[in-house]
Amino acid sequence: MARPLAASLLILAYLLFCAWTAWRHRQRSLAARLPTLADAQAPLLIVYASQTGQAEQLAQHSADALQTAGQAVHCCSLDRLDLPTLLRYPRALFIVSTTGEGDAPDSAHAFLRQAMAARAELAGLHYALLALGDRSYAQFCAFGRQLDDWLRHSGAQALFDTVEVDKLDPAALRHWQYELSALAGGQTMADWRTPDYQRWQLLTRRCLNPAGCAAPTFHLRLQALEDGPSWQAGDIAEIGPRNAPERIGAFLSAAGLAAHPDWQLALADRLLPERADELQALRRLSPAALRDALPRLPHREYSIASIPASGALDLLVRQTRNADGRLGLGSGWLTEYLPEGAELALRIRPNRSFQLDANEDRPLILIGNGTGLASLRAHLQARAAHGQGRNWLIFGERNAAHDFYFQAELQAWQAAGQLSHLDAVFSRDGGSCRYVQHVLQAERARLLDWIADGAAVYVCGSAQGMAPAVQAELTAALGEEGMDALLAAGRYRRDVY
Ligand SMILES: Cc1cc2nc3c(=O)[nH]c(=O)nc-3n(C[C@H](O)[C@H](O)[C@H](O)COP(=O)(O)O)c2cc1C
Repeated sequence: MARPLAASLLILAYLLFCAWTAWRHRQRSLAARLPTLADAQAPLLIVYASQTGQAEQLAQHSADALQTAGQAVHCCSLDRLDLPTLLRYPRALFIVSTTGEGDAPDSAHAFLRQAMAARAELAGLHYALLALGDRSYAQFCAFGRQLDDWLRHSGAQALFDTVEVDKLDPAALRHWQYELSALAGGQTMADWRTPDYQRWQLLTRRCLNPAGCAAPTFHLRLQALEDGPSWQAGDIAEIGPRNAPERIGAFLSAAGLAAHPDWQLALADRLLPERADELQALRRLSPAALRDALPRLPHREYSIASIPASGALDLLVRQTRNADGRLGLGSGWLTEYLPEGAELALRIRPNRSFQLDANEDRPLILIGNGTGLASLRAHLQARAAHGQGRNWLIFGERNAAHDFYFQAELQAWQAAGQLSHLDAVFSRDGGSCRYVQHVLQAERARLLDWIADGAAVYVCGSAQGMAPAVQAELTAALGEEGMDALLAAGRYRRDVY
């Protein structure tokens, strides 16, 4: 009796062991195939493909900046990467150049041949891409674009739109850095290269939704105090923010220094709490030496909401608050502390991928939510100035009663034939059509008509939620091939954040 029992127990133990091994194997392969964003502590992979060293150097800068912000990173050249390794990371940044006549750098060839030869299974990978190139070559950023295509078609999700860099353009690199700081949870990162700001003045500031449930949103009008700066619809204003007085006061009292105008001035545009560990050393410095010792605050970016012919540079700024309740660095400065009539530092960044083509006669479908309306309004002003009235605006916000920014102006354009269709939808007012993508769904026949007529689609606003939902709806209407064709013809443009 004892021997059959022992044998049965042995068999049972063996079966249990087999089941456990199979379960472990499945868990491991699932973990390898399905990386998740949930673990923010997971190291971020930075991959570079460089021919003459610039992409490699920028990869190193990016790695240093993210590490300083507390984000663990692993950095490697593309020739050290294979598909199984890539699959182990939930997030990856690619920094790649183009060489020859639209060719990939040598270090990319093995990956091109082995991994990129076919569509891969990359659902679950979130990526961002910095493509280096030179517009004087016929195939600008060709390898970056090829890599982006492959990642997208393999199901990987872009964390933000690809940043294409012409001849190491400092503005494009600052934009990349701006995106990195958002990726690191909005950590303050000093600019690698400080912009050459120009002197501007705040003319007026008006809250557009004083009683609404959305965060206060302001219309600011600015004017240049020096000659020169001009811009096109679609461009970005980079603002050199300053510290709020309360922030300086808190820092000075923590440092054991009496609040003094000289110190206030020295610290106005410099980094503060992040350097708290250096308080002891800073206490011995004079205001001027302190100013030199601290890096500048990073810039903040806002879409420009007007064209130069309107007589002012308009911004639409939503006031944001950090988790601790303090006002956001840039929006707090612009919406609360900067007095009307005061001076500010501003630089214009041409945003070529969101500008209109010169004298573009084609119909335009403009889609945006919240402050994304800013650059769409600039486009509408430019179109009105050129007498081009085939425009369709789809705008989304929370409440019609409070958040229909520029309502009178938009309706006047519509009445004057400058805006063929104005679809404003509001998510908190009930009804079935609550978000911009619902309009695309409800108006699919019109969408297809406009696209067949050569319309271009411009999308501006939230990168989370709105932009992917709009893209999904466009893809449902046009099919994957239709979307690829729209993209290739430069008729699908996005400026999402
Ligand atoms: C020989 C040569 C060929 C290039 N060909 C292209 C090209 O076809 N398209 C492009 O956008 N840039 C081209 N570039 C520009 C590079 O992509 C750009 O200078 C980049 O910053 C170089 O980065 P790297 O040092 O990491 O390779 C070329 C540069 C060189 C030196």
